[in-house]
Amino acid sequence: MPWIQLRLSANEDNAEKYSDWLTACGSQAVTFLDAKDTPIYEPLPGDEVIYWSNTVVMGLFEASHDMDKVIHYLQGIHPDKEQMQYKLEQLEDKDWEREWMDNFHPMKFGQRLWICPSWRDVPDPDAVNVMLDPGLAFGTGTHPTTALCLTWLDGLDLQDKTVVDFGCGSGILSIAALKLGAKKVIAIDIDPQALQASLANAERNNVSDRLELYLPKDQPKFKADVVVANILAGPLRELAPTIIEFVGDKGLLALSGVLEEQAQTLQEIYGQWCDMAPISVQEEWVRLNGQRK
Ligand SMILES: C[S@@+](CC[C@H](N)C(=O)[O-])C[C@H]1O[C@@H](n2cnc3c(N)ncnc32)[C@H](O)[C@@H]1O
Repeated sequence: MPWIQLRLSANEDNAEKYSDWLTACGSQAVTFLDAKDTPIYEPLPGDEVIYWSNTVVMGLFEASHDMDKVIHYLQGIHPDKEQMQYKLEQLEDKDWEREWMDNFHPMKFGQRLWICPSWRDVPDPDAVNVMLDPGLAFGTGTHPTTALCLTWLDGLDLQDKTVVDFGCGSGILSIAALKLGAKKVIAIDIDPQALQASLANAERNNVSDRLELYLPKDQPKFKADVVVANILAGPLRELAPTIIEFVGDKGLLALSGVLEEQAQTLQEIYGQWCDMAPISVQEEWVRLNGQRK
């Protein structure tokens, strides 16, 4: 499948923020090209030459993504619209495939949980280890929105609980829940590649017999003890009645993918059905938690 890569000129101070913007615009993966490593952008054959004085943040989008809308949005929030240096280019899978692999290392979340790239050794064999290869799907644990959910799951007693993972991506949260003791997880994603990656990761972790995967159009009616949804604020708002239908009586809910300034509105929406707890913050991102009334 062809992809579109957007390169955005940044510096050490704003690169993380630009990365979050690209994620918020629907980028499937964001990587950095450090000016210290590559001081001048290497043009592709036939490209006009653009010299990057600093870090470049690169977002990967599906070829069908509306890039005019993305550029318009970025220019709207960029501190100096005229100075925003960017470049769009079409890529084939092979051009970026596995580019991030070298930078993905085992990471610990909470007290017990490790996310380990499937091609590396586990640092602690006695811990709860999720062996992961996200492929093209979102979810390695490196993003704060995922990290907030992993830490939350680690802090729960999931023994024999049922879980719904809405927007499962690589399956990282589903598999973490299963390895932490959940008896069954229902995972839903609009992206068929995410469902494929989730299944492959579940098999890699020997938990596929307890994982059910669905596209939204096929999702079953189900009441879970725990529901986690790491999608962006827009879908969380629009899909609130759907997501809440999955939360059983006194069930627990975590919503992630939300920027701090978006939290209040979502607290009010989900507060109709849940007792909402104070938000948890990591960088600019927050996790909302509630318990079904
Ligand atoms: C930010 S990623 C989260 C992936 C993973 N759960 C994690 O925590 O890292 C959001 C995922 O939600 C999916 N998604 C977006 N909108 C959706 C919708 N309306 N219904 C179901 N899944 C959706 C995307 O395809 C993507 O895989």
